[in-house]
Formats: sequence, structure tokens, C-alpha cells
Amino acid sequence: MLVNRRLMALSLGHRRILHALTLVVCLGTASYWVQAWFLAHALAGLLPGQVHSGAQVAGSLLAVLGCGVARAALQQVQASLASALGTAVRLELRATLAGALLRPERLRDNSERSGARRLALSEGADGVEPYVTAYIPHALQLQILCPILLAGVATLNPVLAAALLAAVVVAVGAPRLWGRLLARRSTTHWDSYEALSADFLEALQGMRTLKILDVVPRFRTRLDERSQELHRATVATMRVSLADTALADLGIQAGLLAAAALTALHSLGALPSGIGGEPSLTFFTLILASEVFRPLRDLARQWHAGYLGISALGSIDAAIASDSEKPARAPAHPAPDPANGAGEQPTDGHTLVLEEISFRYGPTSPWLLNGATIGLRSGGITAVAGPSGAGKSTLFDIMLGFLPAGGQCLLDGRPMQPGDVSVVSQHSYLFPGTIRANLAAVRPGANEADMRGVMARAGLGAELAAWPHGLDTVIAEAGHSLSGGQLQRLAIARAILADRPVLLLDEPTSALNPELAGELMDFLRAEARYRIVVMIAHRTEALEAADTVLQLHEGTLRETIPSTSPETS
Ligand SMILES: Nc1ncnc2c1ncn2[C@@H]1O[C@H](COP(=O)(O)OP(=O)(O)OP(=O)(O)O)[C@@H](O)[C@H]1O
Repeated sequence: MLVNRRLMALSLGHRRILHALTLVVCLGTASYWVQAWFLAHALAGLLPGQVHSGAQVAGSLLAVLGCGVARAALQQVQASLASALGTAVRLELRATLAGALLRPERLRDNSERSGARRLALSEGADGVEPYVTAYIPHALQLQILCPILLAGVATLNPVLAAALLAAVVVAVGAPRLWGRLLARRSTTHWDSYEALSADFLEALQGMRTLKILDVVPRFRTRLDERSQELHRATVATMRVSLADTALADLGIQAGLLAAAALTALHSLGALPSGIGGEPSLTFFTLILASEVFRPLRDLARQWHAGYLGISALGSIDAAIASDSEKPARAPAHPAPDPANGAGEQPTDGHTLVLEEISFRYGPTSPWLLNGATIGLRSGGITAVAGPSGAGKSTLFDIMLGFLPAGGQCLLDGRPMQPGDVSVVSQHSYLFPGTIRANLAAVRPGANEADMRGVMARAGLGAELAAWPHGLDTVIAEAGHSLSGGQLQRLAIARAILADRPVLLLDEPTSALNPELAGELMDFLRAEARYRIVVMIAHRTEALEAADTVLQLHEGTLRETIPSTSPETS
């Protein structure tokens, strides 16, 4: 009842470790009871007129020490079990979240912000770990040990047990009254955190643009406001936590006072019930009475861990749930056929048939592709043209398998797989690091000659020779250390090195001067001998340089041969 069901479910895949961990936590607490027994005997032995010998007292004190040592050993085991459980749950959760958040359709969902996604993946998973490794075992301990201990105290002093039970109910139950408020506060807190994180990431990613537009101060003010919001949400949450702790403490203190008073009355013979007033039993009962509250105090110490888990749950649920809410639609590309290896080239070139492709973004949106059918062959460059908003980028996304379109894309007679396609977008991401690492990312086995060759063919031979570190030249974050044209050619070199049967390019010459654009088109035409090269083109030069032009208009694809294309001129 003290544990959130969804968070508990996350740890159930690792039930054994969780059970072992809870057992070790319980054993650690039980060691205090054994210690209480020996301590009570040692204390009783020190009272004047007692029959205990000095050796007995020393033996009891040694046993007290032994309990402390055993507890230290148990704490070590507890730490390693908690670490194993935390790692397992975190990795599993992160894999689930990554699977849910990084699906192509989710990545295209503009309503989700990358910073929020990042937060769910990092802090969300990290927040669950302490909940599972610290909060849950202590909540379970409370539910297991408190009843046992109360039953034990009841055999010694039933009146005392009844008073302790009332105090436990207050200490556990009263803060629950705040549960809903706390849940609301933690949601607000997480939302503020998520908004700040998303704003921060977007500001970093767009810093160059922000500087150009001279709006950095406005963005700084917005980040300041977000920080203030987060601060207010944190303070409000801490207030609830203070009230929560105060109520629990009230129950504990009342219970301890009642225990002391009742034990004293009992030992003075003022209470009729229970076992007679032997000093060792009186001490034992008194210490045991305070031990009833140890699991409670332990759980209260895990408040922060519990809060982190509950806060993170919202974004985790949102990430996973909205994924499962999406209707399962058949992708344009059916499941891979292992017998049909992606990337293999038939000796007589490739053919790509787009058959009856239909797609629109929503049930009321216009059809961007409406039964479009076209056949393409390797050997020449195909340009896709059409007015802005006609659906050219959407067609690429369908070919990449990112969008669930009707119809099929057949490569060499089989359903095309995402692994068959390389793509160079206008904003291809280059990883911060060396050129070599960026190239190796698509073909880890590529050697120096492969890399240099593809760089030269992409028109970067002169740059490569001029850069002092050659392939080991470091690209700054977001590629800021290279020019737009260099970035574009490097992205093309990387796509070619991937050596896939289909190469899609979005306006590959947009950042190049006419001379370089001409060179690049020659290079692409040479590549088109080995693969199907399709590019989105707006600029006249690019359209003129293509061998075939596909006009995308009102959902259909129509093939035209440019009059000035090299093939026809
Ligand atoms: N994720 C999306 N959700 C809803 N509509 C979208 C989405 N992405 C694009 N669209 C809409 O689909 C239409 C086609 O967009 P697309 O980017 O494919 O056109 P395009 O031909 O590539 O345009 P341009 O030449 O300007 O780049 C546009 O009206 C656009 O607003």
C-alpha cells in the first residue's frame, strides 16, 4: 500500500534481487532487536542488587558489539545488492524508453520537445533507481517488521502494544493525507524541470541562430523565468515534505513517550497486564518499543528517493503510454527478410519501384501522395521536383520507412528496408569528433584509403590535404568548424561510404557555388552507376543536371526528362 504499483512493476523483472535486498534490510533491522535483548541484560546486570556476574555483563556487551559488526557486514551486502538491482532496472527502463521515444514517428512528432525526451531518458530513469533500490525495500520492511514487532511487544505488554499501534497508524497514515497534494506538487515540479531542460537544450542547439538574430538576451530572460518557476515548484514541494515529516515525527514521538510512560507504570506495578517487572524485561520492552519506529524512521529517510521516483513516473508513463496509444499501422516496409541481405548489389544495377504509395498526415489532411507509382533505375540521377509543401520530404520519409504509408517500395523486387537507404538531408548531423570517427560511424571497417577516396570524390580532397590533421581533424559541435558546403560534402561522403543501394539527397548543392555544384553532380552521376540516386531539387541548375525529373503534384508522381539534361543534350 505504501508502494506505487507502476514503479513496483518496473522492479518485478528482478524479483530475486529485490527479495534478497528486502531480506538483508530486514535482517539489519532485526539485528537491533537482538542487540536490544543483550543490552537490556547488560543494563539490568549493572543495577545494584542484581545477580548477574561481571562475566555475564561483559558477555552481553560483547554480544551487543557483535550485533554492530554483523550489521556493518549486512550493510555491505545491501549496498552491492542495491547496486545490482539499480543497474538492472535503470538499463531496462532506459532501453524501453529509448525504444518508445526514438521511434521514427515519435521523432517526427513536433509536439514533443527533445529536451523533454532527454529528461525522461536520463533523469526519469535515474529517478526510478533510488525508488526501487531504497524506497521499495524500506516500505516492504515496514510492512513486514512492524506487525511482527508489535506482536512481540503485545506478548510482553498488550497495553503498550495497543498504544504503539495507534502511534504507528498516525505516523504512517497521517502523511498519506497529503499524498494527493504531494503528487500534484511533484508533477508541477517535474513539468517545470522538463520545460527548463527543453528550453536550455534548444537554446544551446540554436545558439548560432539566436546570436545572428540578436535575441540571446530575450532567451536568457526566458531561461531565468523558467529557473524561477522551478525554484518556486521546489520550495512548494519542500513545504509539503516538511509537513509530511512533521506528522510522521509527531506519531513517532507520541509513541515513544507513551511507551516510556506505560513501561514505567508497568514496572511500578500500576498496570495489571503483561509479564512481571523483571528489570531486564522492562529494559527490553522499552528498547523494543522504540524499535517499532525504526522501520518508519528508515522509510522517512528515503522520502527523497520516493519523491524522485513518483516525480519521474509522469514522464515515463507519458513516454511509454503515448507510444502504445498510437494505432499500429502497417509500415511501408514490411519486416526484414533475413534471406535478402540489405546492401547487396545485383550485377545488372538496381531497380526501385514505388507502387501505389498513398499518405496523408491526418484523417482530414490532404493526400500528399495518392496512389503514386513510379519505377527508378540506377545509372542516372533522379530529381524530385514540385512546389513547396507538395510532399517531397514526406516522400523521402516514406522511402526511409519513417512514415506508415499505403502501397509498397520494392527494391530489386523485394520490399525495401531502411538499411538499403542512405540519406543526406540539408541538416545532416555530424558528430562532434574527428572526420575519421564520423566516417567510421557508417562503416567501421573502412580503411584509410577508402576514407580518403570517398572524401576526394565528394570534392574534399584539397581540404583534406590542407588540414594539418587530415582525417583526424576535429569537427566542433554541430559542425561549426566547417563551412556549410564542406559539411554538406562531408555528409555526402559519409553516405556514399555507407555503400547502400539507394542514396537520397535533399538539395545537395544548396550550399555550393556553381563550380562546386557542377563537380558534385558529376560525382553523384558517377555514383549513380552503382546505386539509385534520388535528390530533392529546387534550383534550376540541379534540375538541369538531373537525368530524370519526377514532378510531385497533387499526390501523383510524373516523370519528365529535362531537355537540357546531359543525357538528352
Ligand atoms: N509531421 C507533420 N505533421 C503534419 N503535417 C506535416 C508534417 N510534416 C510536414 N507536414 C505538411 O505536409 C506538407 C508537405 O510537407 P513536405 O515537407 O513533405 O513538403 P516539401 O515538398 O518537402 O516542401 P519544401 O519544398 O518546402 O521543403 C506540408 O504542408 C507540411 O506542412
